[in-house]
Amino acid sequence: MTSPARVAPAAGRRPLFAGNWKMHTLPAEAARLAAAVREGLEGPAGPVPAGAAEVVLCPPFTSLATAAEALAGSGIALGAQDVAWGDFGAFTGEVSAPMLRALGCRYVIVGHSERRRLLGEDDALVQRKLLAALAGGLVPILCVGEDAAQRQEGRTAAVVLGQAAYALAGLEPEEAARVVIAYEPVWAIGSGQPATPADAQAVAAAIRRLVERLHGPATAAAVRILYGGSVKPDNIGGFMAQPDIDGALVGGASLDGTAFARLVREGMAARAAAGGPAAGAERP
Ligand SMILES: O=C[C@H](O)COP(=O)(O)O
Repeated sequence: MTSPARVAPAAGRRPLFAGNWKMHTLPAEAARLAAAVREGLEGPAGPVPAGAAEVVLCPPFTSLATAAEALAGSGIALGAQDVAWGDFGAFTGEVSAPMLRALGCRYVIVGHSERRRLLGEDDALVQRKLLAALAGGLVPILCVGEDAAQRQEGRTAAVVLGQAAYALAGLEPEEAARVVIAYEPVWAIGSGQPATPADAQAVAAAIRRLVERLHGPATAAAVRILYGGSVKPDNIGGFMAQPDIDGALVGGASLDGTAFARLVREGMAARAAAGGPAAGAERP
């Protein structure tokens, strides 16, 4: 997986930084954290240099409402961490796309490895959730990634591309172009041991080539691919300098508002240095 993608005009894709708060924050705490991110992006240091960055915060369901209030009027978007495969019905405990939209969500994470591994979500269920998100007007952030054993067995590409192909194959090209794909090696999540930017780039390029095979070059050029797994303010630059990596899905470092805002700034600075959207662009 070392050959470069043929379609990768990074400058045409808006960088995206998503904070996945996982099962953290009570409602009041979520409001404070969202306000801290907002302050970090809009505050004394001035608006995020490249204003072209898209920033998404994904609190737990129970904190969506207070986070939405704290983000009102800002350019920061709200996302959920999961979505049901149907809209309404007898599905105890589930939360659907229309419900999330009503709370102000624009994004939703689908197929996170913690749900695949701990809650038994398989590719078929992930695909149904992806379809429900798209049909409900949400932008899905589709997570794919290999675990440590699969990596050691040399199966990274097979696993990652298999998960992505299952989820994306049946979509129309314009639907596929809306999907954000997050490459998150399971072994890198919460471990403090991120993938190297070069390895992440190789996988991202392979994902983009897969999208090209499935949906054509225009879709491949448009789809945004994130890296996730132990991303911090101090290492985001290496990932954002890669031509096929358009942002990050961040867990631990998104629980500190100041650090997350710094991560966005560092990421955008690296992207600008690498030739992507530069300072002065429109705010979201
Ligand atoms: O969704 C986020 C990922 O699981 C990454 O988490 P992490 O940044 O704590 O490694």
